[in-house]
Amino acid sequence: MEEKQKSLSPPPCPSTVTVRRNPPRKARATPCTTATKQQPLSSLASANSHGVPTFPIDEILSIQIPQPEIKPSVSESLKIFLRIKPLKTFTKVTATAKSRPRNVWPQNPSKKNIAKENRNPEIAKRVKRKEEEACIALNDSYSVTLTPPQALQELKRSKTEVYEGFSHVFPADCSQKDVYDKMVQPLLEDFMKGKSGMLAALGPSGSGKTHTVFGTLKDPGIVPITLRRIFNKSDETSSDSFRSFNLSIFEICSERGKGEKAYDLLGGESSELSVQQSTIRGLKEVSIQNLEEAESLIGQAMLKRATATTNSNSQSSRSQCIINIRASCNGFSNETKMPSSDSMLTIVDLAGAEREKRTGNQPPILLTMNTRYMLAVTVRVPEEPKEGIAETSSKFSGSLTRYLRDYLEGKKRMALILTVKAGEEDYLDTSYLLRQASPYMKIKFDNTEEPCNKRQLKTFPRAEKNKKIKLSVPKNSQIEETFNGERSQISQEVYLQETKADPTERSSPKLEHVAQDKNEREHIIMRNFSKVLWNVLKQCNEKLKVAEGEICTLKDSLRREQLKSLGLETELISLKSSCLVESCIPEVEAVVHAKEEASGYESSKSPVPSKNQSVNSEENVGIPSVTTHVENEDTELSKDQVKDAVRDRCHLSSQNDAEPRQSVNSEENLGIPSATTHVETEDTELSRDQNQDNPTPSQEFVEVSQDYINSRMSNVQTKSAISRRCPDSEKHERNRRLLPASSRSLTEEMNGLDIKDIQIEKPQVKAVKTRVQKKAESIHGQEIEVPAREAEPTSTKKQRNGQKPKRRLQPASSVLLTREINTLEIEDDMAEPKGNRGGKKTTVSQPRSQGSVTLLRLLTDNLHL
Ligand SMILES: Nc1ncnc2c1ncn2[C@@H]1O[C@H](COP(=O)(O)OP(=O)(O)OP(=O)(O)O)[C@@H](O)[C@H]1O
Repeated sequence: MEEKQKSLSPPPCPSTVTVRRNPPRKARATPCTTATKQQPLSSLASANSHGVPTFPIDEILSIQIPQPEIKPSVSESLKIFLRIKPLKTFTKVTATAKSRPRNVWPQNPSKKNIAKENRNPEIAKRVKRKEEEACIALNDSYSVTLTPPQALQELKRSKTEVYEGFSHVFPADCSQKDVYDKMVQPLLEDFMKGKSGMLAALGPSGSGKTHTVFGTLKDPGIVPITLRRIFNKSDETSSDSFRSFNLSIFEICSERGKGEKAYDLLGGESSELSVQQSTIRGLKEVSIQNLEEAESLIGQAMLKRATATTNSNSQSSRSQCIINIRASCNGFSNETKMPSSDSMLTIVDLAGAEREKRTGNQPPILLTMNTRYMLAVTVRVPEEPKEGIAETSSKFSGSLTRYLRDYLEGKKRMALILTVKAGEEDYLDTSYLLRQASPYMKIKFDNTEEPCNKRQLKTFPRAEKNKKIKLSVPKNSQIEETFNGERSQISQEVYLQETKADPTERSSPKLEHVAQDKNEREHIIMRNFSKVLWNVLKQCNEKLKVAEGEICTLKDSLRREQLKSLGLETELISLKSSCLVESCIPEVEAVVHAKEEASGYESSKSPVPSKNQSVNSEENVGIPSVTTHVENEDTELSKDQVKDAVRDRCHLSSQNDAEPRQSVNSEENLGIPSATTHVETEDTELSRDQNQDNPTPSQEFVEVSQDYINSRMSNVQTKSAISRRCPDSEKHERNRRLLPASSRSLTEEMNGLDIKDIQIEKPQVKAVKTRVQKKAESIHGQEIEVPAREAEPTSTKKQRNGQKPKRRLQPASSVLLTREINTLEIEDDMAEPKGNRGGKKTTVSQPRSQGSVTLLRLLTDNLHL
């Protein structure tokens, strides 16, 4: 015992305690446990042996942690039931269809189709096959398995889904009584105790909501059974006789663009109601005393209810029907011994919460939304009450949700029953509804890689064909064909996605045919790609051809432009040359006139007037002279005019002796360095000096000079033009060529003259003259043209100063002049036979005057020619 006591006593506290830093938190004992609990002996022994406290695992395990109260995730005020509608045709149904009792509300005409199905064995086979292809299967009383059709399974977009967590699942073969017992009975009991409750049926169109709520006469639904139980109960228990019941039925219709409207189904014709939150103004409540009255009222309301024919239901409810059974207590409750309050049992038959395209009609969107709200809101309220209310407050936009707000917020007891159809073709609707309710239920998704939702399924092009499919039996063949078509198409589409997403599955034997399809598709793709490439190459080739054509065109245009430029250059050159020639024409004119004057002076022995020269020189400045035009046109008339002009000028010069004018014009002619002109001018001076005695020019000399001009004109013009562009050294030789022999001899005479004495002051002219004289001296023989040319400024200078040049008639020059005259005469005589260029005309039309003849004789005699 002592040993035991020692072992149980706490160990002595060690003097030094080693505390590990950062020990595992789990290993640390909580202070309360260490204080209250005692360590086991084994641990103490080990601790004593090693000096280190052992991990108090036993202590920890012995701790009794207070378990928190597990609140039910699902409020007891909300229960979700699921009822599976049986597949369309049963043999039993066929037997009962004929004897099916008519209930108080309109019968569904689909029974006719059912009868037809039963009479037609082929249709019956198809229907049986449909039975085998149910999409939903009952696992147990709380869960179901939803299996997608084979086509959707191949899509991998939907897999088998297991939905569990239902309060109860009613199989297809369940009865209305089963539904009532499991679902309504608890609510009714509470109702009879004074607790309000609500029951609503949700589901796609034709899934059995109305059937569940109202049923038939033979197979009554929730409402008839409830009413029956209520009145039976009240009959059985006389204690509740103080209660009174009232019945009110109304519907909420929703139309596009018109909002929601509420109608009293027990009222008169104009029984529109106004829904204000949870109260409805104007709703008529009818007191019911017995079951018959109640059923009669319900039948009356159902006849007023808005229905329509859809693809799913020939009498589809297009409104939310709300049945209110209100129990009023007139005394105290026996159970609570408290004053009883009114209770309300609300049963709601919602409109179809199906897809629009399935029904083919324009379903009331708000009704569908109400269904969604009813599920979504009720799920969130129990978990997050405050936030849920705030969150869902915005969702109570519909009249029904506002009216049922207390139920949806979990303040009152509510039960929902989801009705679904079991057919394969109803998979989408069923899945849609179950997913709407999935936040509430414990739903375990099995092998679902990608959630299947409505939007994804809508993406398939063929899925919309269900819109026009009627679920009547004669249409089943069409449904199957359409379904198979969809399946094949979708499988192809999905296979492509599968192969892209998961190429490892290519080796799967199931997909061998798909692999072939893939190869074919790749082949098609490559073929199309090659076609596209070919087309692109064709286009490129065409563009290249066009570009080459443009290049050729540009080359041609370039060649043309080059030719044009060449032509223009040639024209420019010719124009330049012509301009030069034109500029030389005045010089030629001067030569001509000088020659004429020289001849005139010599023949008439009078000073040759410089008027002619002066006139031409004047025009040389920039004004085209008449003579120039004459020479350019080269016509007979112009020649005559020239002759006349020469004669006139000679005549005028003989009369006026206009030397001042000559001086001016000669000065202007300085800008035109025409050697010939100057030479001739000097020659004219000389001849003037020599012929002072004979002022009147002889006709013969005039003619001779004219012929000479004509004969020398062309050469002079061209060479004068060239001489302008040539340096002075070249001009000498040209002048040499231009001058006739007589001019040369005359020039030689001029060399002998004392021109220097006559030279006037102008230094520029002097310099030029000096230069020219030097050049002339360097020239051998007969090259005397340049000095003669340089003599021009001399005469000009003399005229400018108003001084008459000194005239000295040298004997040698006279001889030369006579020779020149003889030469001219000979030339004149020789020119007469030709007669083209004025000579003939001149000789014929203008015979020599007497004076000229006399002058010739005298010259001939005196000079001994
Ligand atoms: N469980 C069931 N057993 C036998 N027949 C059923 C069952 N459920 C529905 N039916 C039949 O299916 C047809 C359509 O049912 P019901 O009119 O109740 O569908 P619904 O969901 O109300 O359609 P809607 O929303 O368009 O009004 C009815 O003829 C009904 O008798």
